[in-house]
Amino acid sequence: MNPQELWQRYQDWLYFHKDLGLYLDISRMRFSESLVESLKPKFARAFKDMDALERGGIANPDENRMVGHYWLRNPDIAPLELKKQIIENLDSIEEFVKKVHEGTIRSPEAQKFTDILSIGIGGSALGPEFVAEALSPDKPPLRVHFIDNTDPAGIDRILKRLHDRLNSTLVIVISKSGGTPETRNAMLEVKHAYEQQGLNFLAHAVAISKISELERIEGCLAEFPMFDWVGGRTSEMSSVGLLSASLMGIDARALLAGAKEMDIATRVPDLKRNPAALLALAWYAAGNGKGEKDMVVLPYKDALLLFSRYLQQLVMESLGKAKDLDGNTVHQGLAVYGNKGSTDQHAFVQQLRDGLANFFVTFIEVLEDRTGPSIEVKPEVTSGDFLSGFLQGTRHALYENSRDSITVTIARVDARSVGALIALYERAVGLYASLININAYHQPGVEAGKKAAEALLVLQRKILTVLKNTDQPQKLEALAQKADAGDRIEDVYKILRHLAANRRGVELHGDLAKPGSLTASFNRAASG
Ligand SMILES: O=P(O)(O)OC[C@H]1O[C@](O)(CO)[C@@H](O)[C@@H]1O
Repeated sequence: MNPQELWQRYQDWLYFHKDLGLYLDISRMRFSESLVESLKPKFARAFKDMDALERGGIANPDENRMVGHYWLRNPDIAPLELKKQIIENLDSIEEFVKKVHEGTIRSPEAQKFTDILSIGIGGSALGPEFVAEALSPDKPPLRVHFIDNTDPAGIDRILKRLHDRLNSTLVIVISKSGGTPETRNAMLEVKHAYEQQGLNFLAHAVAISKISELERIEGCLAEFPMFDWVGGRTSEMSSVGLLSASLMGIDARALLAGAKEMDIATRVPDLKRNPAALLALAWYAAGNGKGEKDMVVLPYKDALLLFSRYLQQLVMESLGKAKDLDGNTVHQGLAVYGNKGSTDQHAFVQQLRDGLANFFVTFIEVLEDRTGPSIEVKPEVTSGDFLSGFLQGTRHALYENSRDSITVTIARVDARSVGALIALYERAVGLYASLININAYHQPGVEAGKKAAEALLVLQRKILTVLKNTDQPQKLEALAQKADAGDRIEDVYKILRHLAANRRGVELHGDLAKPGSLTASFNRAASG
């Protein structure tokens, strides 16, 4: 297309939400009118599916669950029995936050809580992390820290940082299931750190969980529910996201208001007037409805750095499915990665421009450069003009080379626009899932990795028992046999190597470059 035609296509497909100041431009995605025509029946069904979901239908058939994250920002549309719960929960979060800020709720050792340590993983971490990075004030009433893994060194790093302030740190333990090992481990490690300092962990802890299932946290400072009908990856507007955000001084009501406005906009059953439907169309067109192209998310704003990581879970855990709703094997998905512009122009954008054309870009543009004035870094040019120029330049350069892009533009990064962005993508994922006929709200695949890990830990215990009861160094094959794992010698080797590296009493003898020749023994003196 020539520049005039492109300008026309830009205007034809531009979506603008006046109150939110949000633009969506899909003009640089190469789809035809005939594709749009052919997708109309699918969109009609997607709008109907979404309507049924919002009315409380069982939108997650495998788990027999309702899907109600839209109700969190507009309790009036929730089933009557849930409306009260949502309102009361928000009120109790606000009351708790007010008391923490005033110092009415405080730790036994300090006048006020100074820090938050948020423990959770996946949907119980990514939203709060993204929102904290995007919106935390420069001087928040409480500074936030996250542990979102079972990495001992990672846990130590955070605990060292907090060492002198552990007594004024509020620990929020977040787990919908209450049984996620990483979260449980991190909680026990943090509890241990409190005990090492002679502090009562429970007097510093808040639980967001099905409490009864989260071990050893009964009797904590406060408990907030994680509703069964809110999925982890869409839980930012529940207790999961709102508690830490409010404690940090972020306007949670504005976050909810932005999401609510976006929900209204994305409820419109008309493709061209519905920004989430336009996104779903663009994704469908890019990857033939099969995710054949990856989504590269590039916010040109440092505060939005974690948006791509947040979207990675929302999109990939929702859409990456083996079966469709009719039981056919489809292996669907949509890969998401990204970081930020213009930083990435000095990193992976080279490949985007000239290399493998297996992606489309989503630029996130923010119109307001900063709140204060800007100096000129060249005559009539500011740093922000450069940033804007880099975004436009990259968009042109990619398009020239047949690389497509979407641009989402917001006026500024604030609680309202971040709420709107989250809601926009939540809905786009839901609509796209309907287009490709999959269940976006379950995650059967993640269980496989968890089960395999559990099996390895069972094997580890067996190996240790065998080794502790043998005097002679054992060949790996023999050890595997004795541990009832004759066909898992590689697993046995990996377990031994890890134990040997961590002062757990295991010693490996022989040439490390030839794992098959090694023998292993247990030396009590080498443990601990
Ligand atoms: O909140 P939970 O139950 O600890 O789960 C954390 C995350 O783990 C997953 O279940 C995947 O394992 C995600 O869907 C979820 O967000």
